[in-house]
Amino acid sequence: MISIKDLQVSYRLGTRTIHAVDGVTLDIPDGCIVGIAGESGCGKSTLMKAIYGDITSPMHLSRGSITYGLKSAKGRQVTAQNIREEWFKSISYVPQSSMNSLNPVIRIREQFIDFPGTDSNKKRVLERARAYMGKLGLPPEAMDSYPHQLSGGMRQRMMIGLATFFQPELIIADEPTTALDVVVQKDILMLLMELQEEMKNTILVVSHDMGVHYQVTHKMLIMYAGRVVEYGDTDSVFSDPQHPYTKMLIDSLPTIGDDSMRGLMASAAGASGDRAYRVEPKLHEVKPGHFVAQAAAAPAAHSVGA
Ligand SMILES: Nc1ncnc2c1ncn2[C@@H]1O[C@H](COP(=O)(O)OP(=O)(O)OP(=O)(O)O)[C@@H](O)[C@H]1O
Repeated sequence: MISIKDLQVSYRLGTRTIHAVDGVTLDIPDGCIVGIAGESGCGKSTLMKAIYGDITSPMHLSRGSITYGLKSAKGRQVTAQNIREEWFKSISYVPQSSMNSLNPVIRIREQFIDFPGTDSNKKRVLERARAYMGKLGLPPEAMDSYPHQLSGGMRQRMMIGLATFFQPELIIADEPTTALDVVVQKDILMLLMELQEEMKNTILVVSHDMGVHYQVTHKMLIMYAGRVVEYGDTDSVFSDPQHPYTKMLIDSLPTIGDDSMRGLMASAAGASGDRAYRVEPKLHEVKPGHFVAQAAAAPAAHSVGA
């Protein structure tokens, strides 16, 4: 389990400081897919980077803590201090536009061998990697290609392969399907779901597409202006959204008989339009496992601080 307590992550810009994540308290259980949605700039990537331990200037952790219920292969407790040593071992990150992160002038097999965590027996690593990539639906020769020789979908599959090769307990996928066509998007998401079912690890998926969240995730985290407005089981959040912002995101999805297709790719980007919400950092449990920010809590709710 990952336990986040009163987390504030900020960017220093000259004399100005932006609190991109502001007072987030959250428990993420093991073995589930958690979807993160919210409009552009609400702090999703910043929260993901903080969880991944990728905190570099001008970003800094100004308050709060993250504890990881993760152990390294050697049985050492993973902490915010040593997490970098676990990158691509017990924790992986598939960044935005990750399919463009492959070095264009180096064959994929070489990039794989140089990957952090691969053992020194290159032949053995390559054999295992080829077998694994085959399992992910990539032809054997894909490993011998240069990135530009593969389609966007194949490159993204390759990135997901690299991120999952060591069976990390936690995978963070920041908009893993952006820039892919709808059919390939579906394939990639299905792949992530299958891998999660097999590995029983935790996957955090950032997406603007509420349809993706509905199909893929077990839990939903809705963010607004650096804060969590709602968090709970996906079924509960979609069937009984509590916060007006969550309601509006879900309303943008098409319903049966809605032929306008307005929400087919329901985008959370800028979805709040002219409306602005004031979100309190404290969450209330409105029903078991379903939390909502104070301003929109039902009167009978009891405060648990998430
Ligand atoms: N390197 C940076 N320097 C300064 N400010 C930043 C930096 N990265 C992000 N921010 C600011 O932090 C806030 C949150 O950004 P973040 O990228 O986390 O949002 P996001 O929800 O992931 O957005 P998107 O959906 O567009 O990726 C925004 O106001 C953004 O401008």
